[in-house]
Amino acid sequence: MAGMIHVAGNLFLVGLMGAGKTTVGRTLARETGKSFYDSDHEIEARAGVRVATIFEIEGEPAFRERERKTIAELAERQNIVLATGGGAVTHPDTRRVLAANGTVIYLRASIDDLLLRTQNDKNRPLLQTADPRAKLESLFAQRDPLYREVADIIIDTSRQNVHLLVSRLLQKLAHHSPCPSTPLPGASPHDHA
Ligand SMILES: Nc1ncnc2c1ncn2[C@@H]1O[C@H](COP(=O)(O)OP(=O)(O)OP(=O)(O)O)[C@@H](O)[C@H]1O
Ligand SMILES: O=C(O)C1=C[C@@H](O)[C@@H](O)[C@H](O)C1
Ligand SMILES: [Mg+2]
Repeated sequence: MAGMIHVAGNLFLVGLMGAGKTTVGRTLARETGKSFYDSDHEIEARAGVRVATIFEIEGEPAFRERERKTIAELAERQNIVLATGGGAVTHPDTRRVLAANGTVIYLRASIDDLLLRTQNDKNRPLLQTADPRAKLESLFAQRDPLYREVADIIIDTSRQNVHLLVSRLLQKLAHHSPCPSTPLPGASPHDHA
């Protein structure tokens, strides 16, 4: 396709609910010619019900287990963009799988923006509470260190339309050289220079 931008490998998007993982992920996939997946949508397709229903019937721990398995399978594919669920990084196995199989991008946004972007959508069970702002603040406090731990690239999404954001992201990706985290046994230091 004309004008397609070459970026090597898998791209994994992490961040809180409303950060834009699904929206940005779709555009990023289109512009890089990669296949797009969304772990929440994949879990829903496999279960045949919405995420909110899985939370209601099976509870959050069972959802997390479905999420862990789904992401482990998706991450084995080649040349994909994967939007992960907002809580996926809470599982240490998932953090390892993401770090080992692609470039991880943390989409960061202010609590005000996250609130605005999630307020009309009822399919986020964790935000169906009397005080969604307090919930987002506590999730941010718990998860910001985990998103940072796993991220290769951190990008602020506040007050940016999705197209501008994706162009900035593509620039950052062009400057980011994917580098295996562990050298192969016996490799000389120059092999990874
Ligand atoms: N940079 C942005 N500027 C303005 N609006 C945005 C931006 N990114 C996303 N949005 C809007 O915010 C809403 C939530 O975005 P999206 O569903 O992509 O978030 P998400 O990170 O996938 O959330 P979840 O973890 O709940 O799946 C959507 O309506 C989307 O159009
Ligand atoms: O932040 C979270 O814990 C969640 C985010 C969504 O993507 C869904 O995976 C689900 O609503 C839970
Ligand atoms: Mg999403």
